[in-house]
Amino acid sequence: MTTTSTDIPTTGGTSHKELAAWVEEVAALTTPDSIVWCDGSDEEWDRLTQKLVDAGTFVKLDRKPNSFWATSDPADVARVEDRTFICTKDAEGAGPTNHWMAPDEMKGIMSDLYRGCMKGRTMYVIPFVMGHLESDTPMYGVELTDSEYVVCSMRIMARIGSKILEKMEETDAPYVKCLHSVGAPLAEGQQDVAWPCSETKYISHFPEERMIWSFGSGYGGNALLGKKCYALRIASAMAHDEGWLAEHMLILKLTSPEGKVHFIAAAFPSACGKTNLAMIEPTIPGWKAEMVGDDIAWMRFRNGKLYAVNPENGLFGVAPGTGYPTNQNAMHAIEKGNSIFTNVARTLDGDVWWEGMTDEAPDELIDWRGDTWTPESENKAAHPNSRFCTPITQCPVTAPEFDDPNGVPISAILFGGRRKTTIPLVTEARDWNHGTFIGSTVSSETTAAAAGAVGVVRRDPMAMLPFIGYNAGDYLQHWVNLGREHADAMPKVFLVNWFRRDEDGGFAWPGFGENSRVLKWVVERLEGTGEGVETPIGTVPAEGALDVDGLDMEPGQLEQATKFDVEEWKAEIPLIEEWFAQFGDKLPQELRDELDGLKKRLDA
Ligand SMILES: Nc1nc2c(ncn2[C@@H]2O[C@H](COP(=O)(O)OP(=O)(O)OP(=O)(O)O)[C@@H](O)[C@H]2O)c(=O)[nH]1
Ligand SMILES: O=C([O-])CC(=O)C(=O)O
Ligand SMILES: [Mn+2]
Repeated sequence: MTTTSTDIPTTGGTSHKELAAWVEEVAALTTPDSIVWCDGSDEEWDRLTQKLVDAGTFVKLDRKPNSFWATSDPADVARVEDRTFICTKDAEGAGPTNHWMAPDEMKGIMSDLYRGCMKGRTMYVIPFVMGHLESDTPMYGVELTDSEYVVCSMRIMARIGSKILEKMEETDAPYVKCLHSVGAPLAEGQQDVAWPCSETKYISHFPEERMIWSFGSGYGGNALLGKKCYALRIASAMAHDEGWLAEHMLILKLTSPEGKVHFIAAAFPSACGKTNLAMIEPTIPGWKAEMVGDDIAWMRFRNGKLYAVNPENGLFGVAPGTGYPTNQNAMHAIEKGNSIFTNVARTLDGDVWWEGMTDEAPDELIDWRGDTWTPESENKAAHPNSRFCTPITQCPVTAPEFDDPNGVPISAILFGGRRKTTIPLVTEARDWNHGTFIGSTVSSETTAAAAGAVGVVRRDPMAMLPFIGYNAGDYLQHWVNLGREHADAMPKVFLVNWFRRDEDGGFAWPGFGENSRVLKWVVERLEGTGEGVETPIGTVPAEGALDVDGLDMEPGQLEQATKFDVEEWKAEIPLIEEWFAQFGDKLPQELRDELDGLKKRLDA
């Protein structure tokens, strides 16, 4: 144990001078009782998980090895988009889709909040890298946090610890500064609560400085700053400056019965099926699917192709709806343990349960609020945004390429959302600009992944609406420009919708493993063998081109899932126009032209 010039007892330290100075500066402001530099070791995990058990934050699960159950404050259960800010010098930098505040003003407000906010707590220094340490461009970050829950979760979600710090020290490497506090200082002798947080929340990004300040929440994307804050909001701004893409996409490896391999990326909004598709168990014979990533793709050009890496090291998956029939691979991953479960229900014998895990609920549970729950209870046992946090390498279908620092060449991009109507099962874009148009107009019914109303249709460009760290008009232009500069490298683009409803309100398409039938058609289109018909919105599978062998569907269901309806699409046009209007001069001319083209084709 050493002490810094701030006289705070400290375990560990660094020769990286700029980092040492930043840590001291934050400690002087937040006044923690002690500072711990995280080494990422098993010993550290054991010590911190035990501390969380002692504090009542974690309950150790008897039925899952090395795994823990946590329930959050009921007011801290999801990303808080209305408290999320992009702090660029001028408002135009944040654009029409983000909340903006001037950097100095935000720093003033938050410095006041941070002053003394870690009193009674330990400040942890977490050196981490997003993507691989052996990458040509290692993408470092350091998170300072006063939450042991965050340290343990970051250890699963990212590559953290001494090895990272040593590599950073070699070159005094630049890194993204990630400051996090739950915002709940403890007075002398004050008893802590199981889930400390604050009513006041700010999730602030300073893209020009590559910096993140988060205050008041301990949950998910609000607090595990490597994920949405860095790997999407800050990285998207970096990618814009440097000519690459940071996207909200899963990465899937598909092997056909002939042994041909294709890598596919897919962008769906939060809680719209990325993790499930990434772990798909194909129902059609001979096809193999493996996961490279389930949430985020960083894509760079090399050798004339677009290569994608998954910057993460863990899964932060939506629990409800995950079960052996729908996603056995996720179930096998969590069986291996080493996981944190948040806001799911706990069984009396020390296991976890959530809606959709089994057809029949156990007779008695402890629900996510900590209350006794029975099948007669009116409330859900698990919160709709409850999550499992699990090492990605535990998933039986993680592809060996997950470990390739340079990633995998992408040959198709899928966009999708949750739409009861209008959007057919699968449509192929005409070309890159049309694909960008399709991405820019993705629409989806809102989910429990973010605080606020659920089930409201909103536009969610490239499934990035809450994650674009700069002006969304510039972001769309970036997509168009890359297509122009790297025309031959660009993947084919498709639009999918697993969520269309039938007349009875049920899902028209069975989804999950059956989505492999759509993937098969996509691959056939890549290889030039799949048959399609042109429609005003793009190419859809020709009659009989979608493999539905052995698929047990009610009469009319397939037609309902796949149909293109001119009238439904005409009704979309004013919504797209309204959506585009906010971008003003920033709307790329190419997308204006695409909209005009679509209108003409619909009217023809
Ligand atoms: N009907 C239907 N539901 C699906 C399908 N795929 C996923 N779901 C359900 O949609 C919900 C969210 O799925 P996930 O795969 O966790 O979504 P995600 O995009 O990874 O969500 P985030 O991790 O929040 O970004 C779960 O309840 C799934 O069971 C599908 O093909 N059909
Ligand atoms: O960031 C989170 O809290 C969880 C997540 O993956 C999402 O909302 O897309
Ligand atoms: Mn997911």
